[in-house]
Amino acid sequence: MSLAKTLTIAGSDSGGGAGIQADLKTFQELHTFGMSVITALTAQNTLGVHGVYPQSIEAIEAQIDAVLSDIGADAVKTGMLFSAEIITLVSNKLRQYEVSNIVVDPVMIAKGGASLLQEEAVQALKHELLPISTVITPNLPEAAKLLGRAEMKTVDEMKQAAVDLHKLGPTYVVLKGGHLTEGPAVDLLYDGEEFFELKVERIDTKHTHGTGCTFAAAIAAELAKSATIKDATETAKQFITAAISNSLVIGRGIGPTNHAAYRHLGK
Ligand SMILES: Nc1ncnc2c1ncn2[C@@H]1O[C@H](COP(=O)(O)OP(=O)(O)O)[C@@H](O)[C@H]1O
Ligand SMILES: Cc1ncc(COP(=O)(O)O)c(N)n1
Repeated sequence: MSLAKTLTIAGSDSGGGAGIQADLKTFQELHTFGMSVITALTAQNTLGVHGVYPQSIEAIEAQIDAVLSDIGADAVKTGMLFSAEIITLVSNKLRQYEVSNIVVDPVMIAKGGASLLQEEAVQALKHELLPISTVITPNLPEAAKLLGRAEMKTVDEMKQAAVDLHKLGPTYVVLKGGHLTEGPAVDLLYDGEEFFELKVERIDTKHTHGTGCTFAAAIAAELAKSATIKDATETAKQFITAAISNSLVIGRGIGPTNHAAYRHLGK
């Protein structure tokens, strides 16, 4: 039997709700073979990020070479990349191994406010990684930072931002609207010509730790299985909605989502 192969290049969340751990759980639930390259360790729980320990360039390079020179990947998802140096390495390696489905979640700040990307690394993200990505999945604060403008507040402003993000080079933009302050949770898929809205009623919960990681990992898993971008984002939206609807009351802060919930929909 063979499974589609998925690789996450991201930070480790010791609390298990975001980062590498969220990605691997999602890859598994969506019936792919998940692999990981750890860029940084975080000492993290539902109350916040208590420490960030980036890995050496040598350690990251060795992990990427080990996985891609032997096993290969049908899709790669990137999450917390932390520094410009790591972004340059990852971009060069993705080019070297001619990875075809690259999902870039431009992680910048954890929900509790801790910085997961150094300020000076934003330019490297923009100029080195976004141009080679298949799909980018910024949330509203990340989109505002990438475009150097104020955060968008309406779906119309999101559409304009998606057009401008597309000019930075990705084949597709998925702009996540989880941070909109009112109305449904709307994400926009833009393919350079048309917009597609992914819309669900906003779920009333504070337990959304790892939603962005999980959503992007689900898109990567579906692309690895050869889904179209439209089908991949629709499945990912169903996956994250089920995970948030059944989110876990674990710890004393912002709890994680439930990666096993989608399975109970009979999928
Ligand atoms: N309260 C909510 N109800 C329903 N969907 C949500 C809610 N919060 C976030 N989402 C969805 O979860 C995914 C991640 O979004 P978002 O929270 O914007 O990203 P991030 O975790 O990167 O900040 C998106 O599909 C978004 O629409
Ligand atoms: C290691 C790591 N990577 C990413 C996030 C962002 O989490 P979210 O998906 O909630 O924005 C995080 N908190 N920790």
